[in-house]
Amino acid sequence: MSPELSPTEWVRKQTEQILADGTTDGVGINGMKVVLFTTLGAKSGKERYVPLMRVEEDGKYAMVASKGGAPENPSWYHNVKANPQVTVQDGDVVSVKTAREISGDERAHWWELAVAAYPPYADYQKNTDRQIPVFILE
Ligand SMILES: C[C@H](OP(=O)(O)OC[C@@H](O)[C@@H](O)[C@@H](O)Cn1c2nc(=O)[nH]c(=O)c-2cc2ccc(O)cc21)C(=O)N[C@@H](CCC(=O)N[C@@H](CCC(=O)O)C(=O)O)C(=O)O
Repeated sequence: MSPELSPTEWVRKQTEQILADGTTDGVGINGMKVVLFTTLGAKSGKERYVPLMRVEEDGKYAMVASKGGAPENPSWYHNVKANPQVTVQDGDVVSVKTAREISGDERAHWWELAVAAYPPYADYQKNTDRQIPVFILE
C-alpha cells in the first residue's frame, strides 16, 4: 500500500514529480529546496506524503508546521505527535528519523535556520498568533 498523496492539487503534483524523478532535486518553491516526509495518520493509520521546505543542519531536519500561517496546525502535526517515526527523502537519499517537538532556545536556533532557508516563514508567523510548531528529526 503506497502512502496517500495530498488532497491539495499543487502539493500532490510536486509529490508526484518527486516520486517520478526519484529525487526532490527537481522540485522547489522559488528555487528553495523541498524535502519529502512520510507521516503515519494519527486516526487513519494511513501513511501520508508531506513535502515541506528543506531545513537541515548536521544531518538533522526540521518540520515546520506553518501551513501558510493558517490559524490551525496542519493535520500532519497531529500525525507526527502521535507517530514520531518519520521517513525523510532529501534528494534521492531516504532515511527514517524520530521527530520531537522543540521549544525555547533550541526552537529559536532552528527557527533562525528555517527563516534563512525559507524567508516567508517569518511572514506566516506574523499572520497568526498560533506559535508555529517546529519538530526536529534525528
Ligand atoms: C490538506 C491536508 O494537509 P495537512 O496535513 O493539513 O498539511 C497541509 C500542508 O502543511 C501540507 O500540504 C504541506 O505538504 C504543504 N507544504 C508545506 N506545509 C507546511 O506546513 N510547511 C512547509 O514548509 C511546507 C512546504 C511545502 C513545500 C512543497 C509542497 O508541495 C508543500 C509544502 C491533508 O493532507 N489532509 C488529508 C489528511 C489529513 C490527515 O493527515 N489526517 C490524519 C488525522 C489527523 C488528525 O489527527 O487530526 C489521519 O490520517 O489520521 C485529508 O484531509 O484527507
